[in-house]
Formats: sequence, C-alpha cells, structure tokens
Amino acid sequence: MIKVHSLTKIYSNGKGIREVNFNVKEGEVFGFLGPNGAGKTTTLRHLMGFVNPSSGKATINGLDCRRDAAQIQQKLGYVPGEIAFYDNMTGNQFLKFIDELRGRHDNERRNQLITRFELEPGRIIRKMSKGMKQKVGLIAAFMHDPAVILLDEPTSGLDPLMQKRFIELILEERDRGKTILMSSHLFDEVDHTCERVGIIREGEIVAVENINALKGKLPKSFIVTFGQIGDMKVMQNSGLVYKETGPMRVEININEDYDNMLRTLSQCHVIHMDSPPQTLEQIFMGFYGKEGNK
Ligand SMILES: Nc1ncnc2c1ncn2[C@@H]1O[C@H](COP(=O)(O)OP(=O)(O)OP(=O)(O)O)[C@@H](O)[C@H]1O
Repeated sequence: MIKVHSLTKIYSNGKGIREVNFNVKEGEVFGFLGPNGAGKTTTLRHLMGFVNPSSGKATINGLDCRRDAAQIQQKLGYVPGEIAFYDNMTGNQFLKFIDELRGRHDNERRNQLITRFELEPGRIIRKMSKGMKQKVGLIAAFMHDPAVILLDEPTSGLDPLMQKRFIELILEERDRGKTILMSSHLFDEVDHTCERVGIIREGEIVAVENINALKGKLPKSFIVTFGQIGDMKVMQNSGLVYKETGPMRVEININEDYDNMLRTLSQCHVIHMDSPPQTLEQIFMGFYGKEGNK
C-alpha cells in the first residue's frame, strides 16, 4: 500500500535522508523508529507530498505522493510532528472546519472520537495544553475514517491513560483493515501496536524487522530484589551475566538465555522484579555493538 523507493532528500546543510526503502502492506501497522533528527518527519512529509525528493519516490496505493498528493490526501489521515492550528477557533470549530474542507457532514464518528479522547471541544485552541492540542490533531486525522493513516510521534504530550486509548484505537483500526505508518522514538510504543518496524538512523534505514524477531535479538535487563541472603549465592553459581545494584538487588542482562534466568530465579525468593523500558540507543547497541556503529 505504501512504497518508498530509494527516497533521498538532501537539504542545503547536507542533512536529510538517503536511499530510504520500505513498504507497508495493506492492513499493516508499521512502526518507523529513530532518534531525534534521524529523518522520520522528512520521510513522512514526502509521503504527504509536501516536499520534492532529491531522488527516488514514494507511492501510496500506486499513486505518486508528490504528483498525486491531492488525490491521496482525500483518503489519508495525518498527524504531523508539530501541529499548527487556527488558534482562535475552538476545538469543535476547527474539527467542523476540517470536515467541511473534506466535504463531509457526518459528525457521528467525530463525536465518538471526542468522547473517546475526553476532549473539551468548546475550549479555544490557543488556551489548550500540548496534550489537548494533540488530541485535536488525532481526532482530525481519524474522523473521516481514512484507509491510510500517517502518524508522526502521535502520543507526544498525551498522558498514560490517553496513550492507552490511542493504542486501543490503533488496534481497532488495524482490525478494520486500515494501513498505518507511525513514527516514534520509543520502542515500547511501537511494540504495543506494530507488526514490523523500520529503524532509521542518520537519514538511513538500518533495519526493517518483524517486531518479535527484533525483540528476540535485543539484550534485555531485569532488576531483581531477593528476600534471602542465600539467593545471592545461587546467582553467583548461575552463570548469568549480572551486576549488584543494591543490597540484595541485581541487574541481570540477558540475550537469549531466558531459560537459565527462569531456572535460577525459581530457586530464589524473589520479592520484586522489574524490566526497564529499552531506549533506542540500547537497541542500536544491541544491533551494532558497543559504539552503535554499523
Ligand atoms: N527544512 C530543513 N532544512 C534543513 N535541514 C532540515 C530540514 N528539515 C529537516 N532537516 C534536517 O534533516 C534531518 C532529519 O530531520 P527530521 O525532522 O526528519 O528528523 P526526525 O527523525 O523527524 O527527528 P525528530 O524525532 O527530532 O522529529 C535533521 O538533521 C534535520 O536537522
């Protein structure tokens, strides 16, 4: 459904994206992961047809993203990284205005989304917080029930409850056959929603992977607190890679050795266990070794 072929955009300062290639299948939720400045927004802006590529091209449903932008955008939902609104409108006035631009008069879905995201639609946008504005942007992107949805860091500014509602919405839309491309710099966010991810770094795609295959390759750490002195002896004899991070507390780092960790911990009295979320830098280190180099 979405095809990106050797897409290259070099800005006058030498930054941008180089030879970006990936495809998103119809009905797939695809995660586009990368640290700040990696090239996610630049790629999404090409898909929206806002920018002329230096070379290469992108298509959506066979249509050229630059040449056929107007036609594509009728069936597309887009949440930009930085949302610009008509600040003096209320949320409701803005959403109605967008619906009218799209030639739509059905407000049922819009109202459902307003309820779902607990938006106060009568508030002036200028007086809204970042999270509230983000909700307006999300509702505007989904309310015309588009077949393809492009989301640039969609949960930025949302509190954990709204992030959860957002994830539920994405999973429902996926089940309804929608094609979704979602950029993020947080692994956990794409982990909840995406089947495959493309990882971009310094303007280049470094991997396109099934999310479960990717997770299997990543080192993972577990912070475990023990309840008995003898537990530390069990750890010493386990062969696991770990370091002591406090009294009766260890951080265990494992690659694929889950079996050994589970066997070892089953002999101990574990009183607390946690696994901190992985940052993208840890993921790159997992992929490319200590320096994160290819
Ligand atoms: N209009 C522009 N002119 C010059 N350089 C630009 C322009 N737009 C983006 N860049 C540069 O291109 C690179 C990619 O930027 P981009 O905004 O696509 O990254 P990103 O992955 O979306 O980052 P973030 O997570 O910070 O939004 C960066 O080095 C950025 O500074």
